[in-house]
Amino acid sequence: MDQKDILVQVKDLEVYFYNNQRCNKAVRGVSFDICRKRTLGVVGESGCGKSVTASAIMRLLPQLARIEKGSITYNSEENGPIRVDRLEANGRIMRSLRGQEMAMIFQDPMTALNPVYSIGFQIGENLQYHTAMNKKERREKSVDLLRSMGIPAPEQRVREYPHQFSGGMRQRSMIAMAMACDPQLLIADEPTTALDVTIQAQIFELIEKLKETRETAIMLITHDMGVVTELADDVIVMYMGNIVERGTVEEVLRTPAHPYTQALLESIPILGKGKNQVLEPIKGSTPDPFNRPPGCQFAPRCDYCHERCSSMPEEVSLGGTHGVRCWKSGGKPV
Ligand SMILES: Nc1ncnc2c1ncn2[C@@H]1O[C@H](COP(=O)(O)OP(=O)(O)OP(=O)(O)O)[C@@H](O)[C@H]1O
Repeated sequence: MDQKDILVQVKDLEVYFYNNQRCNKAVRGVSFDICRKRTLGVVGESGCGKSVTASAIMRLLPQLARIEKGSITYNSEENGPIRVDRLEANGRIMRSLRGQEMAMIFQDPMTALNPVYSIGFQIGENLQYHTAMNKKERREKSVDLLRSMGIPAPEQRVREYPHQFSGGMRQRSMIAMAMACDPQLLIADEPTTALDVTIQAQIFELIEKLKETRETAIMLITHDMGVVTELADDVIVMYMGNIVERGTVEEVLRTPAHPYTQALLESIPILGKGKNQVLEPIKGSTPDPFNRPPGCQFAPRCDYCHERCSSMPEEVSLGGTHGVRCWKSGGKPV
């Protein structure tokens, strides 16, 4: 991958939550790239740090969170590289990037849509902030966006309010809002969790189309390895704040190396294997983030756990872009 293909570069990012003098190291030194025109799947169980990592990229972290170490560099086509780290948090730059160059869609569209404004007004607001379009042009663009997201009768729908839309249409409207200024990066945080399967498939199709037609880079956050298989080009597997495995989807699916990735894959049905296939849930549960085991965080649940797992190994390369942090795969001391 060429340097010019990298849109976002996350380096050694550590994000901590401070609460009642206790510290939750939610993201623990993660590094990865999001490449132009590719979908990066971020997969892992609830609480592993997927959303916090995404919020750090958008610089929309909750109040108790702090970027403790590391940096995020956004390679803007218009403004060149923009680096965000603990010391450098230029609100003005981030405000101009959000919406215009990077946008995010959430699990529950109602958290992002304002119930008292029409859908058209909310899409138009983004255009008003970032473009010189007049009111008529903004209305026309909002109608076009709704149409391109597959919303029927967009001329009428644009005047309606979120409560008049179904769940799937709200999610489509949120994608329309996010795509209003043609951002280069779309972060989709579990965008279909609240939707039924047929609507889920339609939303995924829409996201896929965005990558192809608008060349958007997509960071797709999910706890579902099946979704990653369907949609992503590259994948990072997170567990308790660490990236434990990474690679192209093909590399990771063909030869999953980390016991956690293997367990995730064993817990999803495989097409063509027949209805008698046995799905293995991952035994145990994630540790208390305020009282973590030393070393590899997966060790207490791992069948291959060994004395050396009380320290965390460095990532080892398995060829190509495939990397893993596990002693079993030849991990080296950090
Ligand atoms: N607003 C917050 N205040 C305190 N701790 C938080 C907050 N948001 C997240 N955390 C903590 O940060 C860690 C990572 O959470 P995060 O939301 O990134 O997980 P996730 O992988 O996205 O999970 P989910 O799939 O459930 O959204 C967790 O230990 C969580 O408890």
